[in-house]
Amino acid sequence: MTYLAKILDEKRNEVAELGKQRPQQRYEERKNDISPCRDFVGNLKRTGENLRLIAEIKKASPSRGVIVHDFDPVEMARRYFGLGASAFSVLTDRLFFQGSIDYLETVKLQFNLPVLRKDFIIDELQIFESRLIGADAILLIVAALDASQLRDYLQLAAEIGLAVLVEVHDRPELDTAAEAGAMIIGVNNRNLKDFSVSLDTAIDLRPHFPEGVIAVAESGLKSSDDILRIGQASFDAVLIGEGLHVSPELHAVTWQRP
Ligand SMILES: O=C(O)c1ccccc1NCC(=O)[C@H](O)[C@H](O)COP(=O)(O)O
Repeated sequence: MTYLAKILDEKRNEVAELGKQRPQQRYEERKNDISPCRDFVGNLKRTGENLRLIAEIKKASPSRGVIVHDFDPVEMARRYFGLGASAFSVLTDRLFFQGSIDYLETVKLQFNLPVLRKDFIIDELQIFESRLIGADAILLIVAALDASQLRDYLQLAAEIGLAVLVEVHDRPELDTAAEAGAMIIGVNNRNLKDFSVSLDTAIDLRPHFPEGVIAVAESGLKSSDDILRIGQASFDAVLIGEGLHVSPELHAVTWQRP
């Protein structure tokens, strides 16, 4: 069983619990009072030499265990805001990443940047919940969904105002994302079977992106040379978690600010 399959198994239990909280009904009752989402798409489009930064608020991960022992999401977000981030990615999965919905809500309140909910979405109930907790964008992982779910969830997200980062690992997944009409596609450089990381995954796929789609490189970026390679490959943005915490080199990179 792959690690992704293990996570998705647990998500099915969580979705069963979530159903009892009736997120769709709560959304319908409150939809006229909820603020519009911040512009995730607009903040990611690269218009100059420098890349856009999606800074991930990440405490722990399956591949690394606990990364940040004195974790304070607001302090972390403050540092990344100061570096010039264009958006935050906040992990909300509790079991595998020690994330929390509370972290997302707090970061959204304290900083005027769009926030991506980083979780494993396998059901529309999680999409309604994402809108209710203040996410401006969600992640949809092609490897976790079938093609019709991907299309339906993209449509639902658009209907309720959420942007979507569609994550792929290889050429067939990229084609699935493109056919489903994804506007933002992220290549995850981390192989979710053995956790190995290679920037070549993103660089090799970039020429196959459809015209006009916002291109994001995710995972494993640790040095200024990594950023240079991704920038030269014409990505719009990078999504970085661990590297921002452990690598001072990344603090000297100039990002395109929103
Ligand atoms: O990070 C992991 O170990 C991981 C394991 C299994 C599924 C997903 C995983 N990561 C999710 C992510 O997408 C990363 O947190 C994100 O791309 C940032 O990665 P990094 O910059 O390498 O911390």
